[in-house]
Amino acid sequence: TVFTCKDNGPEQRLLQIYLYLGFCITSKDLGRIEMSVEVVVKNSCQSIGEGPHWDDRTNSLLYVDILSNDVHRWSPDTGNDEKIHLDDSVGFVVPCRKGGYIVGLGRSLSHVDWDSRKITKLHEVDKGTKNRFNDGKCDPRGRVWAGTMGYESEPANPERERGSLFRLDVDGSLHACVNKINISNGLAWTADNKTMYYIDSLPRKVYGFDYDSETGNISNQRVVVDFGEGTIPTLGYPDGMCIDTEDKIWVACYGAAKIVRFDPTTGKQLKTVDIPARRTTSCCFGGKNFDELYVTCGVQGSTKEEREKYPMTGSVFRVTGLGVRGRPANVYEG
Ligand SMILES: O=C(O)[C@H](O)[C@@H](O)[C@H](O)[C@H](O)CO
Ligand SMILES: [Zn+2]
Repeated sequence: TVFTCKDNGPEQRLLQIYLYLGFCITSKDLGRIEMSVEVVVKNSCQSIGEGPHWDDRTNSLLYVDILSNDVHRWSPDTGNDEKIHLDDSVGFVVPCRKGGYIVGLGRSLSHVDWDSRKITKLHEVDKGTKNRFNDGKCDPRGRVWAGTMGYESEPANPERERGSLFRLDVDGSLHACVNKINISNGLAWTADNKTMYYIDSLPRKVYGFDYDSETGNISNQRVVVDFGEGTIPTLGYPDGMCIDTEDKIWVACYGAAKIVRFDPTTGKQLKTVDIPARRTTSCCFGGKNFDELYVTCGVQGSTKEEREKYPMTGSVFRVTGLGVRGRPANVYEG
């Protein structure tokens, strides 16, 4: 029996609890409750919507519009989408436990205070290059992992192998961990804190590393998901990603208008969610139960025809009814 609910409202919640208790069904059946994709912030990004982070302390969604130099904060309670405009590209934003945010600002890692807009530069990397920070996220021990990329004349066409993946420790020290990166993108860690997944978009692969949560050291790089050469039209480029409580990864397929759930232990595709925007860039779980998937997308490089076909390009989407959930996102503990 497939249960269809119009929206993600209280009746669906009630139904889910009722079904769970009344019919002892498994979470897999819950996943058969009809999935829905909706726009929550319409056309808010003019360049590259990216880096969604659900801030459960304020019940709001943070995300960036990279080349517009904007950081956004959307509240489902008020519907307001506030933004602050900075003086350089913003690759990612993560909250600090002590207050404020860490941003990848051009080639710097900086702290920003939302209300005063005060910027404190912590580190500058790749000096003398036209690189910029791209995606970044906090690991289970509150370190910031963030990567750079070479100058990009058009999306998915940067100067090759100019980027690196950096780790900002809670003591404030910065460490280069992986180099010769093309487009540093998605990051995720397994529930047992033993594995880190990481995407460099151009080789079109998701890599796995052994991850030592005590030291932050990574080793044993291997390919866990390969988008392959021939499937560019169907899967595009792996971009941002998140991980659910079953340790399956959800990868934004840039250029392919979809988010795909993979089992990183087998490399197999498990589920596809079509998004009405070609350049899906990243995704994160959020909402009060972390069972909503928020999806960002890019506009940069789109043609007039593309924008006519996908008029919601540049919006933020919410997917519900997936039958799985994520874990609260980590914040910087330094
Ligand atoms: O969104 C990003 O990660 C980059 O900033 C884009 O410009 C990429 O080129 C594109 O998304 C393909 O990965
Ligand atoms: Zn990205």
